[in-house]
Amino acid sequence: MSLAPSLPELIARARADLRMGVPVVLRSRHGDALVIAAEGLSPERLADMSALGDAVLAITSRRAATLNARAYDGDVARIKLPTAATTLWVEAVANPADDLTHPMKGPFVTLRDGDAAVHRAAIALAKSARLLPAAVVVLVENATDIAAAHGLTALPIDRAMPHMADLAPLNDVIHARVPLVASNAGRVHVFRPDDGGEEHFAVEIGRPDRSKPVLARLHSACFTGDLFGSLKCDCGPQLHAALAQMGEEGAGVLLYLNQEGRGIGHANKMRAYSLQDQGFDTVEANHRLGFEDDERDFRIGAAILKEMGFGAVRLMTNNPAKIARMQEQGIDVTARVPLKVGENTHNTDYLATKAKKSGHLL
Ligand SMILES: Nc1nc2c(ncn2[C@@H]2O[C@H](COP(=O)(O)OP(=O)(O)OP(=O)(O)O)[C@@H](O)[C@H]2O)c(=O)[nH]1
Ligand SMILES: [Zn+2]
Repeated sequence: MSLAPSLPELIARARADLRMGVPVVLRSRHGDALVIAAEGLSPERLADMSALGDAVLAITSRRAATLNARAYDGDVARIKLPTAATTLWVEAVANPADDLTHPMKGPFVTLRDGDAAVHRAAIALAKSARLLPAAVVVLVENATDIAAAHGLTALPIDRAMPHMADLAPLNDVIHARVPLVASNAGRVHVFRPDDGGEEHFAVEIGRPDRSKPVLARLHSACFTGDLFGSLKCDCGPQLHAALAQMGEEGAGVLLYLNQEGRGIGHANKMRAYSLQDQGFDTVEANHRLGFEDDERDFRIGAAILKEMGFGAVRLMTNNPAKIARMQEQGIDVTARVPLKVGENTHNTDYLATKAKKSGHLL
């Protein structure tokens, strides 16, 4: 029978449940757990979860470093919930918004024994749901009964996590002609991943010759810069300058990758902006939230280029990491085309930090 959800479909379901604040059951060979995202946790659900066993807050080692909490599990730390912990406590550990005004006192009791596989999976799911990377985890014996009794999604993580690490196949759903300011000969393609993740777009200008390196731009979505004209970054001007240059040359391809905020999502990018108003730079803000500097998966961009028949590109970028990621994925970057536009008084520090910490070329 093919009616039951496949593993990638179960992952998508678990991700959606966590985003809604619904708990999921994660099963592993080391034991099973009930898991709920820290973000949006209700007092009732925290109480019901805590009644089933000792609750732990799983956070990333990046967030743990800010809190001066020990992380014994490499990239993950398991913090024991104090008996009287409320949702406000969980929120304060997971979310750095009030770190400066109400510093968390600790000391935090971090678990060292036992296995952290379900905790790591919980954080990976929270990240892919574009939530704060933190989840409340309670190890349980009777996971199957709990899932059945409450209609919860149960995910076997030993088999599911490799799927999460794999790049989901991308389907070219539809493409249609869209005349653009930059070129009358515009064509927009919609790519939909098999895993229920966000759709990505490709804007093809003219009819680029597939046997030659194509002028290409991998643009990461930035709703503030692309749509609202935010001056905090250079994304909007870069988007329009790239399309304009492709229009002038009569051919090119711009991928519009839905990797908002370097892959951390809309809400988390706004949280990062709020931290930047407290004096942290773009990289420090990501770390305080518990993210790496850059959480984007550039395999998506490479896969779309290949799907469209492009094997070699003249890449419009100032980011050497993007060039390296493309080469690793078998896309030949024959030239880098600098894209230096949109500098203003509000983004000079942002651009300087990217040059200093992320190796962007000036
Ligand atoms: N997390 C986070 N993301 C940001 C911030 N400012 C912009 N972004 C996101 O960063 C992405 C653009 O990344 P950039 O580093 O400017 O550009 P790049 O694409 O790596 O490099 P270029 O090809 O040279 O433009 C978009 O997804 C933006 O939403 C910020 O302060 N924090
Ligand atoms: Zn931007």
